[in-house]
Amino acid sequence: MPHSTHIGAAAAIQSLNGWAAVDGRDAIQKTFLFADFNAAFGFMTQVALLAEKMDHHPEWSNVYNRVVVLLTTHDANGVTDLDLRLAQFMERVAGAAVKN
Ligand SMILES: C[C@H](O)[C@H](O)[C@H]1CNC2=NC(N)=NC(=O)C2=N1
Repeated sequence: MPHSTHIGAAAAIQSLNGWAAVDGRDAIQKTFLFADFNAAFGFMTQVALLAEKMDHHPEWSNVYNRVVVLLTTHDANGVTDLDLRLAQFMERVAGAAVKN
């Protein structure tokens, strides 16, 4: 298990853009909307490479141009610095591709 520091959903949300709390779980979620499937899957591919390097993986799903992401650290039962780092990377990668 990678070392992580617990932050909590509320604090993480404050330092991010467009992320929301999740009912009944210390987790954060966001829906990314892209121009098309190609852009959505390109985003997922870039994030997947970092996630694997970090050994820290999102819970996510994709339908066409939409990617729904939930971040939490299973080993810590809550939101940690690892989730914050992954969320910040997602923001950077999604960039101007996000429509909403
Ligand atoms: C054994 C391996 O390090 C763990 O299972 C990793 C893999 N990816 C993970 N991803 C997330 N989001 N939380 C974890 O606790 C986690 N643990």
